Amino acid sequence: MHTVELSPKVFYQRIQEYQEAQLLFAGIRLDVFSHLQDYSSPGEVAAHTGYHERNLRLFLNSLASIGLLDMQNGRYKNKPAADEYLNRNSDTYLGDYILFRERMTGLEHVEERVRNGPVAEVEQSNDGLGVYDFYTLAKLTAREMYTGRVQSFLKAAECLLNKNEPVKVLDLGGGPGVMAIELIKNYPGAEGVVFEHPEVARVPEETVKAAGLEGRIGIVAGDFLSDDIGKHYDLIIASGILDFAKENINSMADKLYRALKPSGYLYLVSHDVSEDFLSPKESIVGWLSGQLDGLNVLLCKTSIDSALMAAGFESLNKDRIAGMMNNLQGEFYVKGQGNE
Ligand SMILES: C[S@@+](CC[C@H](N)C(=O)[O-])C[C@H]1O[C@@H](n2cnc3c(N)ncnc32)[C@H](O)[C@@H]1O
Repeated sequence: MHTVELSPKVFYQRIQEYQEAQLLFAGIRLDVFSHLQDYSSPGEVAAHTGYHERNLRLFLNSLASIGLLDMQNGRYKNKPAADEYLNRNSDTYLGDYILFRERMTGLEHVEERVRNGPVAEVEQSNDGLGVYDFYTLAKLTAREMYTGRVQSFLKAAECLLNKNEPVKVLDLGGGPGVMAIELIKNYPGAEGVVFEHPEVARVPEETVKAAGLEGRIGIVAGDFLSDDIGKHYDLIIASGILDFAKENINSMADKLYRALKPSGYLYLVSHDVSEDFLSPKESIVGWLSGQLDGLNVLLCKTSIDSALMAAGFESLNKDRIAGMMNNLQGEFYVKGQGNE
């Protein structure tokens, strides 16, 4: 008989993870988490939702078995993370964002694309907005950004910017513009610009208006690759956007450099992709659908770094934001004096 040295368990584990993800999506769509803030029986939840009690019991039990719910005496309650992010009554509800993100990065076309190649129009235009619904993404990230991204950015910014001085900030491809909004709220003399694609700019217009900051934050609609992005900024936020510069990364880095004041800061959030394009797997898998569609997107971290260095940026001495680096998703660069 064949000697078994490798276990096939790893493949069964993938099936399990896939099915657990299906349960999570079903739980969000059925909105069961909004009914399980306190311990409730399947009968009570069925009375509120109209769902089939027997099958709801089986479903809730499976959610408890995968760690999303707690179960005591046949009654179910959200575990803390489920209560925080999957319960519609929570300020940090992310259910719609999670479902959108799954659709945006979904791989239902992977086999067809591998067999037949990219979509001709996408390959030709290489326009991210032709593939991704950045309008909806911007609407949904207005809330998602408050689940850690903005907080860590603000804490680090505190080490660099003086609250008593005027600060001019640009949130480039800022989506809902939440980073600029929160920074400007915290810095009395600050003002800024959220630059977004014309198809998306309506979103930051709404968020800036809702924050009552129309007098201090302007919205500029345009294409950051070809249009003027303004100048004399003290800080440019470039979060999740430089991958869209792709072959224009060098000219984009120059553009950022020129738009900053001397010693101004660039806050960069990239996908941190390794030179061999194998990690992080979340970025490799997450952008695969768009790439298979024909989009030329995703740059490795070293090519972004070299473009920034060539433009004249210096990586910020980490001591200046001591203690912040562990939680910070992005990193700061400072405009050197060299290339003026
Ligand atoms: C991945 S999202 C990041 C949004 C936001 N900065 C964040 O951190 O969540 C990329 C953003 O860049 C914008 N974008 C992409 N290409 C653009 C271009 N050529 N000109 C202007 N905006 C662009 C998109 O509309 C989208 O909002």
